[in-house]
Amino acid sequence: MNLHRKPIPVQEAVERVMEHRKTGKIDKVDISESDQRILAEDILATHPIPPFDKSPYDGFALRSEDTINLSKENAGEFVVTETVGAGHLASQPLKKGEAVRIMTGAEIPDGADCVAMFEICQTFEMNGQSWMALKRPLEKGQNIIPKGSETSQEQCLVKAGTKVNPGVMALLATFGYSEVSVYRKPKIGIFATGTELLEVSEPLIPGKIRNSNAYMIVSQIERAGGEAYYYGKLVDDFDTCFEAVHNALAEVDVLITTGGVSVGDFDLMPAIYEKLEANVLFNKVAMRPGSVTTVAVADGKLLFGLSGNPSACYVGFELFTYPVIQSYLGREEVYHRRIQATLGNDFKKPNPFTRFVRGFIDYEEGKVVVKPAGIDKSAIVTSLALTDAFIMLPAGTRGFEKGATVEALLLDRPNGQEHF
Ligand SMILES: Nc1nc2c(c(=O)[nH]1)N[C@H]1C(S)=C(S)[C@@H](COP(=O)(O)OP(=O)(O)OC[C@H]3O[C@@H](n4cnc5c(N)ncnc54)[C@H](O)[C@@H]3O)O[C@H]1N2
Ligand code: MOO
Ligand SMILES: [Mg+2]
Repeated sequence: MNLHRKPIPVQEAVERVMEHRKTGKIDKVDISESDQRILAEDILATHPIPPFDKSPYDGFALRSEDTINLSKENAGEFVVTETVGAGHLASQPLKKGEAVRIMTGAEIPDGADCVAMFEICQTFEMNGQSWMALKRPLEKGQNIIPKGSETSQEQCLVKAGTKVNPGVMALLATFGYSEVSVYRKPKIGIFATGTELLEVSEPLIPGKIRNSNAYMIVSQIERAGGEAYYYGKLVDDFDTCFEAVHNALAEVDVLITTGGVSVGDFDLMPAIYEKLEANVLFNKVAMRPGSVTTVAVADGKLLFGLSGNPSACYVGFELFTYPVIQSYLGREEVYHRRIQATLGNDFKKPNPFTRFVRGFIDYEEGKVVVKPAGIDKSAIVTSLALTDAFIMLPAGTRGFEKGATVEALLLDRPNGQEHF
């Protein structure tokens, strides 16, 4: 066992991993299956919107030139020739002195060039005929949404690599994308290693703990857009672990293990990489937590050896595995968004390594504030529940004070509390 590992900078570690990035295959899925998936094709307008001149109001379509001199004292009277609801067309072109009752969303009849809302029109019956009186002039084009005014045909509205959200869904439906090209989710296998691990359903017994990492990682994979495949937990036995890892590698795009990557007697991952003849990209990163994070490549597949300590495991995934998943998904921006924010609490402890403090975003007096989510140690699990950002504190000899400008990585967008 080599106890002396050389830590490499976080950025270099990320670069080494990303040299092995891949882009996933493309699948055609039914529109109803496409929500939250990543588009593998540009979404083009297959027709103009609106596809015809349409009425934005319930009212009367007429000719503006028939309204030129109208006023309170000089009302114009129009013969109402027919009623056109949305989805129907006028049966004939509109002529001088005529009006068509038209509903919101209906196509403007030929011959008409404006719409008067019901609220400014009076209707009456005369000689068995419907009439409408109007006391003000209308301009050509008034209250008409012209064909193509929202978008012309062929315009690219959403680029490949974008996640389908409710608005994208509306566009897919609008333009007839009953099938959508999306990137296939990378299949990410997970093993939790550790003889101390209990199933979630088991009662606590002396010396043992429940396996939280596996469930946490499944959730992180799904949040990142990957397909998680949890293989179960493994006791710290070399042959068992080797077989399991070796077999699983053949079935997945990427394999994650948690635990057993440090220098303990039962930390078996280093020996497993050796027997797999894997190319170990690094086994020590100059960061806290997660310094023991190890990434290797075996049979052309990335193997993430995340720490057993929950906070270290969580951070290792978001820094190294997350961008790989984004690459599989054809995303242009593969890293967590980095912002500048105000530190909401003192963080006085100096760091020999870059520190990724588990924190959350808040807003105070018009500023984006980041606050630590709880105890900031590698072995801690409780602070992760509140975490939606990492506060990045560079290595140095001094701590950081409340009010300092720091960088933060956004893991998840927070909701608001107030309603309108
Ligand atoms: N002599 C040294 N000891 C340690 C070093 C070192 O450099 N020299 N590094 C420390 C650091 S830093 C970390 S982080 C841990 C990493 O340990 P491993 O990745 O080998 O993980 P384990 O030893 O298997 O477990 C560590 C810890 O995490 C708990 N654990 C493991 N799996 C799970 C799980 N699925 N769910 C919840 N908790 C889990 C486990 O019980 C241990 O308490 O090593 C330090 N030691
Ligand atoms: O890998 Mo350890 O998390 O640096 O604490
Ligand atoms: Mg260990």
